[in-house]
Amino acid sequence: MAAIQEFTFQDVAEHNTKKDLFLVIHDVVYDATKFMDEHPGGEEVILDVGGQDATEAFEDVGHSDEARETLEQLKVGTLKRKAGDPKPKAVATSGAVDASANAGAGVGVGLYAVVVLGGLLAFGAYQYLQAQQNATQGA
Ligand code: HEM
Repeated sequence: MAAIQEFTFQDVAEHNTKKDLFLVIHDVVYDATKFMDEHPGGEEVILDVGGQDATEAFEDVGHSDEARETLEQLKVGTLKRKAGDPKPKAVATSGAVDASANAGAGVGVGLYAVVVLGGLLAFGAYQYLQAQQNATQGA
């Protein structure tokens, strides 16, 4: 196995054939050429994501810890993102996986905005109802 090195998306994309296949999962680059034949899920699905970011496909299946250990052995390097490259693939929330590494700040901020807005709305509605009640009671 080659020493751990950095690959750009372009580098990885060049390895997309059955004889030479890299894929990216969680920004780590794996050489799946030899493993393809042994893959319990079939070689077709690996070929499909050859040279690409396979994070979503891999996590959607809910691969076992054993599968993750296999992955570790196929590691050849890490992904070096450049401006204009595709964004890291978000992991579907349905998967029983550790999504913390991938939880984008955008999602967090959006969520906070919704919570804060919801709170403000509820507070406003409460104030309004109180005022209405006071008015009808002539207080
Ligand atoms: C190099 C990366 C991959 C490794 C090391 C790997 C490893 C494995 C292993 C060990 C299993 C057996 C079940 C388990 O232990 O979870 C499995 C099953 C499976 N894999 Fe992967 N896998 C890889 C990539 C993918 C990708 C990209 C897909 C795309 C959809 C995929 C789809 C599946 C499916 C559908 C099964 C279930 C097969 C069945 O139960 O009949 N795998 N994989």
